[in-house]
Amino acid sequence: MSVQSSVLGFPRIGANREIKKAVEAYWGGNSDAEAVLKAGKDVRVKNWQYMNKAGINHVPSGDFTFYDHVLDHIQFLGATPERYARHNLSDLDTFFAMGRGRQVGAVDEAAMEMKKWFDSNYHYIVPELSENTKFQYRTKKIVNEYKEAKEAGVETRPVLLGPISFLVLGKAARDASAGFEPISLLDKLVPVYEEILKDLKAAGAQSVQIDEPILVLDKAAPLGEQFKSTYAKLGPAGPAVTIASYYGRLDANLEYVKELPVAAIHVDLDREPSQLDALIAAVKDKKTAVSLGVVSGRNIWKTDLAAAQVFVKKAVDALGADRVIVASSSTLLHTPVDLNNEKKLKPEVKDWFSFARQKVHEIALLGRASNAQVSSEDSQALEENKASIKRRRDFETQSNDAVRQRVANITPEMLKRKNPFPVRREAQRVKINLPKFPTTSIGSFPQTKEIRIARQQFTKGDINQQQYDDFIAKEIQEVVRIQEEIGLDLLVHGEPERNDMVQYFGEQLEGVAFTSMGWVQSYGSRYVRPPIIVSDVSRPAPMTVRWSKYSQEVSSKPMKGMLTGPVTILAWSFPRADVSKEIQSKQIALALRDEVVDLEKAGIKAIQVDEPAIREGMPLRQGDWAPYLQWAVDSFRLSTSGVEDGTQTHSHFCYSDFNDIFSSIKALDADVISIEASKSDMKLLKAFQDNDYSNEIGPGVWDIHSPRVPPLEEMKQRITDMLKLIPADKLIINPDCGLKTRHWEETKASLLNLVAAAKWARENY
Ligand code: MET
Ligand SMILES: [Zn+2]
Repeated sequence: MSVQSSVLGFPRIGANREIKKAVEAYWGGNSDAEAVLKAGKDVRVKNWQYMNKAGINHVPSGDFTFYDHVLDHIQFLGATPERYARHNLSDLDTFFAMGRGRQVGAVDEAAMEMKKWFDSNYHYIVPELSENTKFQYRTKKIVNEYKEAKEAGVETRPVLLGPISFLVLGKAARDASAGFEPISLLDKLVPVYEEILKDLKAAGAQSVQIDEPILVLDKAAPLGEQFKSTYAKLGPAGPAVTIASYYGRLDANLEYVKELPVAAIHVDLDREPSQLDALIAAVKDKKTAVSLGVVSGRNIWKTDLAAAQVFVKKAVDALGADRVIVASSSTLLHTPVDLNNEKKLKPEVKDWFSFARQKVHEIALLGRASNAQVSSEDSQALEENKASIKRRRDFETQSNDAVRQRVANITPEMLKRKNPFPVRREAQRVKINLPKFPTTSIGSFPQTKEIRIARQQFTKGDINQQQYDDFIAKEIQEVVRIQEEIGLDLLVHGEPERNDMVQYFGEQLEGVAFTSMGWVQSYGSRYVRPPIIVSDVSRPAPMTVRWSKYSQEVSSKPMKGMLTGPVTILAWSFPRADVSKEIQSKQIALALRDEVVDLEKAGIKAIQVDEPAIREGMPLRQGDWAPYLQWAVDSFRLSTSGVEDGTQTHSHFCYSDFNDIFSSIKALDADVISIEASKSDMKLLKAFQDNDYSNEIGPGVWDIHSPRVPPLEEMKQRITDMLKLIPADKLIINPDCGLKTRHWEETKASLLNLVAAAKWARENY
């Protein structure tokens, strides 16, 4: 035996977004189930054959999904909630009903809850579990895909999300009794996994990959007994088990992981290279193999193969070649499919990158190189890699000195407004003069079909800059007029010119690269193209001033300028690897600081800097939170503190639970914050009170994620509840988030109710 190579998972969207096209056609009634299933098979077979041909020893199967892999597990483990199961739909339709809701005929079910997957921008569907959950080996997805690959000529290693992670990532269903913990279902769940493993073995599978990503969380520390008892059964049940952790470090959990009767342990050496030594020491006297995640599944940088070889060699020297596997650090699902699809990137920039298909070759090559089986082609590839890495390193030394200097010269004064909030508040009262319970929105208004068409025409060159600008101007005028008619107090321009709240800024910043086909799945059929930070970031020219100024010119009401914050721009981009995230965030913050000041100069009196990603960017281990929160808060303050007292700064938060970082939200010292709240209970508001929050707050009174129009009475009730915890002179009335995904009809109706509710509050409080 020799060093083996493996890929933990591959993007399932297709090189040309085939799966998005297939499922959306099906959802729209424009194709049938057969076409969807065929599209899935085509993508799977292509992926398997690609990896197989590249020489990967352990090619993954079962990781494919039409929506989300956790949702697949919910279904094939028999954990489909009754409210979906009872409609007797086909498996495919039940699956989509859970993922995205279903309103067809008599069926009217909302989607299941979606959550951010670890520290990524991928979202998974949260399993709903209770004492009544009856697991069963419901569908044969895993073994069927194994057999399908075999028929296509590829021996694969099936991938399963492990039972402990599945449960820990789940939540108590509504019918669960108080205090129910999903992990209490473990004994009921493990037998289903045993069945699956036996089935796989019967089908001929030699090995299986069981992902237990929760092993990198603090939460896993007390679960040693559960891991032991579970893997005592799963280890010998069928094919040889590789237990995989990723996105972080095992730390003390290694103590029990090393004792598990599994064939191999996978660790992420891209994120946490330091854990290699501990891992080697832990398994040295055993037979367990190590799977080394040296090729990043989370970024797009070309792997430094010589550096990776050092890790591999260390493990081979200590354990022997037959106990070492070279692998992707995690699944490659967070990376775009194929760099060769990029036709517009400058060659010298393209040279730095490696997407999923390129990473496959890196892994295979590393495997061969570790076995001294290099062909002349291979040694050429290794040399070429070395040269490319050197070119990148040389480029990295060409820093933008002005930007570097500016970051180095950040003073404590730059992180502070001129005066404390009470003083600013008086100045803002004079300058902006908003009524009590001021009403506002979060920024975007419906992105209509007309807007999308105009943008497309402009990108294609069918309309020129002037025509496009005229279109945007007209759109802004209209949005402003509607807000005035509805009676909102603090207006916005509606963001029609923005394709995406991060991409729009990235495209205007220096030091940021863009792909044309670099799609990455965010959730279901929603894919994003993250910007790539390639060098020091700066702002060559104002980015938003023109349209903000224009919108203020066409209204007598105050207009709120709208920016995406530094932490969020960074979190939703691929960061560079040679400079800390702190530095990158501060560079972006300085660019935004200039923008904020320019907006003020242009006559904008209120400026919102959105930070919806501040929570998800948190390190996975609580012990690492403090430094992150420090630079995140500093970055935000840096971007917003350049203005005069009378300019009102806003920020906005959504998508997450902010209770545990509330003191950091407070430390941002924004004059006004708006926060997603209408779905959550009053726990969040309690946090405002407990933390003695002193600035102004707008907890959302309208859940904008659904087309439903909240009735006036409901909004009044929300306001009444909020006023029990928030002083009347601090409360702002706004929706949960931006309205870009909504239609005009429900937008107008809901905003009318929102304005009426504020009026009612003014009369009653
Ligand atoms: C995900 S937060 C969105 C904030 C942005 N200003 C918008 O209204 O769309
Ligand atoms: Zn939001």
